[in-house]
Amino acid sequence: MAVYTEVPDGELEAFVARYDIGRPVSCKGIAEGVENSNFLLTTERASYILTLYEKRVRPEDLPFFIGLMEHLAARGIACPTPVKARDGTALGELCKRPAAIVTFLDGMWPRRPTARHCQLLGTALAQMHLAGADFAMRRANDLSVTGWRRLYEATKERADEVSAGLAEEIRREVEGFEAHWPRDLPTGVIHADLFPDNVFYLGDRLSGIIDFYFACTDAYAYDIAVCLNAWCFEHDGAFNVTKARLFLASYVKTRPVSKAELEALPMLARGSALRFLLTRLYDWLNHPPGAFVKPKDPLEYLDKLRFHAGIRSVSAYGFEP
Ligand SMILES: Nc1ncnc2c1ncn2[C@@H]1O[C@H](COP(=O)(O)OP(=O)(O)OP(=O)(O)O)[C@@H](O)[C@H]1O
Ligand SMILES: N[C@@H](CCO)C(=O)O
Repeated sequence: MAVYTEVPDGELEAFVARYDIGRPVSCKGIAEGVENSNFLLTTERASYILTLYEKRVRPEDLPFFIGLMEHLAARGIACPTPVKARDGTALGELCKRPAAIVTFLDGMWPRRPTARHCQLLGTALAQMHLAGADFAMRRANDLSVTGWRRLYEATKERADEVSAGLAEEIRREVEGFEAHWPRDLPTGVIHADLFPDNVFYLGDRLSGIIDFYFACTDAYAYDIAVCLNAWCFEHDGAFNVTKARLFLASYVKTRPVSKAELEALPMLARGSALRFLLTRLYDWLNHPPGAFVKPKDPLEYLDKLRFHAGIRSVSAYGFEP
């Protein structure tokens, strides 16, 4: 479970006392998520999410993430709003970790996303891209093509323990992307990790988007590619062209995409698959024995990478411009 840091009662009381949200009534660790320690904090007044930022989040990036959630929430995007302490700051320190309290969003993430979920997602993603267009801060995507060689170097010695020939296949992919990655597509703020467990639904409505801790400034179409991978494959590995078509069609209705963006999609989807293959592989190989968090399967993303490698045009995703 994703509680890497236990918070003693006294420290919690002192931390919450900095805010005007009432006294804590309970604070329960949340099992889901792998990156940070998350707690459902209930006070006399309401429920909140308390997050302690752990290893992969760089403290210098936190003002970007917090500022982005404030920006998007102010423009009507259903995302957590950081709660400010009485001194006006949204970031504090708890148990020697940077920490923040954000508003609680109702809804459930879909364990088995349907085509309708994908359709609603397309609209929400495009709305988020439009709402973020005037966000002034920038953050480079350090898990895009410039970061892949470093992850390859960090995993290559043991990659073949996971699958024979994997290190060599990754090396070839990294080289190919370094030479051919599209660099002049429309860019802005992207979520960069918009998996089903980061999107909540209530009935026939998308009720919230969470987990902005990989958000960065990059090609909008890369976010589309991340979603194609995370939402449009079935558990048996089959690509669901209906889901992809509905997702893409609803996205372009809200934010029209250029020809160049559509043409780049197979390459971006293949690159996004490499990104999650690499981070999962790294976590798989560096998983502390006895840790609560179960590492995710890297090979799921090797299969996705190979699928996109065979695609020449966006029409294979069911989308006819
Ligand atoms: N604002 C929120 N409202 C309601 N629930 C939330 C909120 N933020 C987080 N959660 C709950 O906490 C869980 C973990 O959150 P989150 O996905 O941000 O964690 P993480 O450790 O960054 O995980 P990962 O990057 O692996 O998705 C979510 O699945 C959800 O159950
Ligand atoms: N969404 C990521 C994990 C958190 O970033 C994955 O499924 O590999």
